[in-house]
Amino acid sequence: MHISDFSADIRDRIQWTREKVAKLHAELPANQLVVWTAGNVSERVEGEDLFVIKPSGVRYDELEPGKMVVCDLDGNKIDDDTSKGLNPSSDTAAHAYVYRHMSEVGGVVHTHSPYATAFSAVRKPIPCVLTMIADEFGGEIPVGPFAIIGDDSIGRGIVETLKSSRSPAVLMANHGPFTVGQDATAAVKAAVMVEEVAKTVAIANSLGEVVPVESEAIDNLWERYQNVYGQN
Ligand SMILES: O=C(CO)[C@@H](O)[C@H](O)COP(=O)(O)O
Repeated sequence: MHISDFSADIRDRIQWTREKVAKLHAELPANQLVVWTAGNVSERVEGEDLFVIKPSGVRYDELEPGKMVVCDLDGNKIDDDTSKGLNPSSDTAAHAYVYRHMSEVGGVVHTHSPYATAFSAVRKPIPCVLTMIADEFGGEIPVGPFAIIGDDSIGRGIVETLKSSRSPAVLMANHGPFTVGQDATAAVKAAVMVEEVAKTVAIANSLGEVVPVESEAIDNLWERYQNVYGQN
């Protein structure tokens, strides 16, 4: 299907999503979550079986809306008016798998942020030892299985792990963090937060034995942060 076959309303939603996803990519280097072309952000096109993701291996300062690739939920690039040679991210199949199996997810992010990725390298979850971890992640941040890049193995590992957790972040073994959210902004926020808490916990580990937050307190903190914190 060519992009011009969609109604004007859907084309508008695709365009807004492209603009948003392009802009959000700038948050990854700005928050020191990626180097060079590592990492990726995607977002569902609201109400459609489509999502927008960055092209593979393109420098962050070149990621303008017109270069954002539009894919169906099988991870196939549609005829989206980008050049034929502009391939979607190498993690497209993983993002597509998440969208197919987690209907509540509207955004997915992957980074190689150094502290979170260090936990991936040693395959250790980030324990819930800070109120910030309870707030955002609702418990420990889990480790997912080792999975090869390119097919839906990573997606299966993300979904398997996150289905049994409140965490919007999973540390894929020997790879790095993948985060999800109701939209791409929420997934980017989770990517920023996972790096921040990974750094603090790594420092804490060098000072002594970390102390877990009690499970009742974790529930209270999570409930408050998810439902009361901020502006309504
Ligand atoms: O983890 C990997 C590859 O090792 C990727 O996530 C890269 O970090 C970004 O790839 P593209 O999105 O540019 O294809």
